[in-house]
Amino acid sequence: MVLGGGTAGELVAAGLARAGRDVALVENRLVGGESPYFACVPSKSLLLSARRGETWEMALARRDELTGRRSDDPAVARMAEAGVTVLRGKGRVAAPGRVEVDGVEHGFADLVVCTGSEPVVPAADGLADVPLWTSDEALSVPDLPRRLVILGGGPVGCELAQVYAAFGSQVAVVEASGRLLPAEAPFAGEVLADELRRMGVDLRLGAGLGDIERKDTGLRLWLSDGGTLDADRVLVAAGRRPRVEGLGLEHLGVAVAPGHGLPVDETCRVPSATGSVWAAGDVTGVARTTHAARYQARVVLSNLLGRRREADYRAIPRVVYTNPTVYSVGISPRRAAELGIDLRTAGYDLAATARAAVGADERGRVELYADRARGLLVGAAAAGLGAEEWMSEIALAIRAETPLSLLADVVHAFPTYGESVEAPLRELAAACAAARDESTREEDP
Ligand SMILES: Cc1cc2nc3c(=O)[nH]c(=O)nc-3n(C[C@H](O)[C@H](O)[C@H](O)COP(=O)(O)OP(=O)(O)OC[C@H]3O[C@@H](n4cnc5c(N)ncnc54)[C@H](O)[C@@H]3O)c2cc1C
Ligand SMILES: NC(=O)c1ccc[n+]([C@@H]2O[C@H](COP(=O)([O-])OP(=O)(O)OC[C@H]3O[C@@H](n4cnc5c(N)ncnc54)[C@H](O)[C@@H]3O)[C@@H](O)[C@H]2O)c1
Repeated sequence: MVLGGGTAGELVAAGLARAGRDVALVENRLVGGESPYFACVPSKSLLLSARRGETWEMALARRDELTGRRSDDPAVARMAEAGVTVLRGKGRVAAPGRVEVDGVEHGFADLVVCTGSEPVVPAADGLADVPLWTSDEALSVPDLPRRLVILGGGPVGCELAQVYAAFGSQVAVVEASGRLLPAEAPFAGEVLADELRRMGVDLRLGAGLGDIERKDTGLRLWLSDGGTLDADRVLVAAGRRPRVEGLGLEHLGVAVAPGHGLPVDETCRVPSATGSVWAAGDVTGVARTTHAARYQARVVLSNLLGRRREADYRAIPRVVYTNPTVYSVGISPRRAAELGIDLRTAGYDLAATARAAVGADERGRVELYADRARGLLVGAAAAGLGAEEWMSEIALAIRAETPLSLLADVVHAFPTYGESVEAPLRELAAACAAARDESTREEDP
């Protein structure tokens, strides 16, 4: 029994059915989940249309074509072809071994929870009384608001600010932290802030929403820093939380904490008092991207088919597909500080590459982070055109724990942005070798 038919649920269900298992997939909205209809696909489509300079009408036509006009018929057909029984409706565990879908009970031996996540709406005065957009509406309706205020400057807020500003909306972003993308390396948010400001986006950093009021002329927002903003539409992009409530998991002795992911071990199994319970995707709160959902789904699939597999999250990329792209992988400086890891950082401005000169685009920077104690690359961030592609080798290096001396010996084609990692890798390799020599001398005087 797979609860939730998004990216993770579809992959687990189809894989098990193809292996000859008897599989039911419960879905209460669209088979396929968020990514193809309301998240990754429409947002990347609109960002590309903006980059190409298309009109809003052309961009909408392209978006709606790529999302299949939000019809899940092809996805349902794929499930049928794989041999999966699709049960339409909201599912919840009624008792050990029993799931109820809209009043009808079905039995199960193994349960895989893939119920995804939902947007968080901040508690602010007046917010409950005004019509709000979440990313779902922003990426599926045809409206182009004249004045749009976006609450939150994380990946969703930044991507959508760029989309709407590019097509002519007057956009303001209200971000509670002092910078955009606060979870990532500080320079990344700064590069993006420069670009959004250049496009005319009004950035209100370090400010929260105090109050909101309806006026004849639209909405008036009062911010915690004393500022005000007028808007025709407010888009909430203040984070998402795992969808764990109302699933009846307490019947299986699963510890559910609202706002937190379902706990999973390294095999993606959920500790429970009774039965075989597994989880994959946003509901685990581990990585919250489509590729991570797919990865965890493959781990569950393998374990359910009797081949033990453990997930390794050290090098899952986190990409914001703005122009320029912001790419992060592994440990961020903020996370390193939380974990008490002493990082050695080496960076390079893309402006110093020949590629930037020939492409007439000098924006961006790359930073690589090595764990001083282990002498290994553990994280990286880049802001730059195409970084989602040319930074992949760094993800591999982190995951494979490739020695810095070897990485520093890799040759990149000229002229590419990829060359930008060479100087920082040499710097880190030399520094880590020197630190190793130093500690060897101390141990062996
Ligand atoms: C605006 C936006 C842009 C994004 N862009 C990217 C991107 O470019 N790249 C990327 O990697 N990630 C991106 N993401 C993240 C990505 O969309 C998610 O990580 C991914 O969709 C998670 O897949 P999932 O299977 O865990 O959940 P979902 O796709 O949300 O699927 C969960 C499914 O479970 C169903 N469900 C829930 N509860 C029940 C129930 N009780 N009964 C029956 N069905 C139920 C839901 O209807 C839903 O269909 C983006 C997210 C947003 C919001
Ligand atoms: N390209 C991608 O892979 C991609 C794109 C978009 C989203 N996603 C996924 O979707 C998830 C959700 O993204 P998100 O950007 O909504 O969440 P987020 O948690 O990453 O960012 C939310 C931002 O809103 C701010 N915030 C919270 N409350 C606020 C308030 N009241 N006023 C002002 N600011 C406030 C936070 O400080 C934070 O910077 C992410 O974790 C990400 O993994 C992925």
